[in-house]
Formats: sequence, C-alpha cells, structure tokens
Amino acid sequence: MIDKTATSTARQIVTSPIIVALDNLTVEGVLALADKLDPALCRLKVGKELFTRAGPSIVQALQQRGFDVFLDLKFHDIPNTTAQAVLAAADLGVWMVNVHASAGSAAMSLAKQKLVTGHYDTLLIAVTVLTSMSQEVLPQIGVNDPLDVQVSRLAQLTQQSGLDGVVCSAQEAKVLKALCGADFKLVTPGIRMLEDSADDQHRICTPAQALQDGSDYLVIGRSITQAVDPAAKLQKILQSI
Ligand SMILES: O=c1ccn([C@@H]2O[C@H](COP(=O)(O)O)[C@@H](O)[C@H]2O)c(=O)[nH]1
Repeated sequence: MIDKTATSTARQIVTSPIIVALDNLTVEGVLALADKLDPALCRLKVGKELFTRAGPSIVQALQQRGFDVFLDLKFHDIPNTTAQAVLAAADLGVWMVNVHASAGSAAMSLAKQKLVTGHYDTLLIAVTVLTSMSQEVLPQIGVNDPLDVQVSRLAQLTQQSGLDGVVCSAQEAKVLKALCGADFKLVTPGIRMLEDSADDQHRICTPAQALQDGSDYLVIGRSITQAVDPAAKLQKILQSI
C-alpha cells in the first residue's frame, strides 16, 4: 500500500479551474506535453485510454512533475468493487476520482465512507449524464424524462450519498448550483472556445460562460492537446476567463 500522507501533503495550491484531459496521446506525448505545461495553471486528467496504456506509473510521473491528477475512470460496479477501486485510486494520491452516479447510492456512499474512514483527502465525484449525450438518445438507455431532470436527479442522489460533487455539462451548472449549493463541486467537460470543433460532444459551453454559470472546474481535452501549441492555447483560454 502506498503511503498516502507522502502524496497528499505534496499537493500545491492551483488557482486555475482548468483540468487538461490527456486523451489521444502516446505515453511519450503525454510526458512531453506535461513538461510544457505549468502545474500552477492547470490540473491533469488521466482517463481510461491513458490509464489502460500506462497504468499507475503515469499518475506518479505526472505527480512528480507537480500536477494534481484527476483519475477519470468512472467506476460503475457493485458497491464493494466500486468502493475498493476508489480506495485503490486514493492510494495513488490522486486529487480527484469519480464513479457513475447510476451505480446507485449504496455504491457511492460506501466509496465515500471508505475514503473518510481512511482519512484520504481525495475528492470523490460522480458522473450524471455524459456530455456527449443529448435528449434524443436518453430513451435508448431507458430514460424518458427530460435530460435536465435526469441530471438533477443524479446530482441530488450524489449529494445525498455524501460525495463532493458531480460531472455535468456547464449547461446544467446554474440549476445545479442553485439546487446543491456553493460547496458542491461542478466539474464540466464539453468546454469549447467558439473557434473549436465540438467533436463528439453535444452539451458544450465556452470557458467564460461555464464559469459565469457556476462551474468549478473546466475539463478541456482536444482543444488543448491537439492544438499546434498546447501551452499557448491554455494561455488563450485562461485569458478568456
Ligand atoms: O460527461 C463526461 C464525462 C467525462 N468526459 C471526459 O472529458 C474529456 C473531454 O475531452 P474533450 O476532448 O475536451 O472533449 C474526455 O476525457 C472525456 O472522457 C466527458 O467529455 N464528458
């Protein structure tokens, strides 16, 4: 087991709300990009693609460069498996980890309880409705309510389960801040500058609008990682907010 005090006390103050999603890159590309970015200006997100390729050592390599890491593995399983996976993530000293809210309250509560009992400071959040999804596709997964109703329902379930916040679209931020309060973190992917392509995202928003509406953290991947000069693109985004 990793000494969690060694990793958690090393955390630095980051004032930027930007979390850069490290997708569509080789492991070497990720490290080269990390070396061009300033840990005071952004956090980094390790998702399923990168973690499956590189494993826990990539988390450590990014932490050693001074970055807070959001481990975005979106655990969705029975309560015991979900909670143990969250604990394993916390043992890596990550700043934030997530589960799917649709795993249910038992899974979310147990995971949070394990973190509290173990005195971990890792934030635990839950995904509501993926930002790539639109109202039209919800019936495919048996949801016939309006999308914003489903997002609010899962956000409230997440809060009642004791978690620190949710992943949602910035389009839902205003409503969720009013519903869940200022301390409940809203982590919003699907962030695009006006000149950016939406790619596979449906519920998108500009960085400035997202913050104005109550997003706490903006997850930005391809707009930065696929830019000719990623550090310059990050600067441009920061200037826009
Ligand atoms: O609802 C969700 C949950 C997670 N994501 C993740 O965020 C990034 C977004 O990347 P972009 O390149 O800026 O579109 C990606 O890693 C997703 O897995 C999300 O988009 N929506």
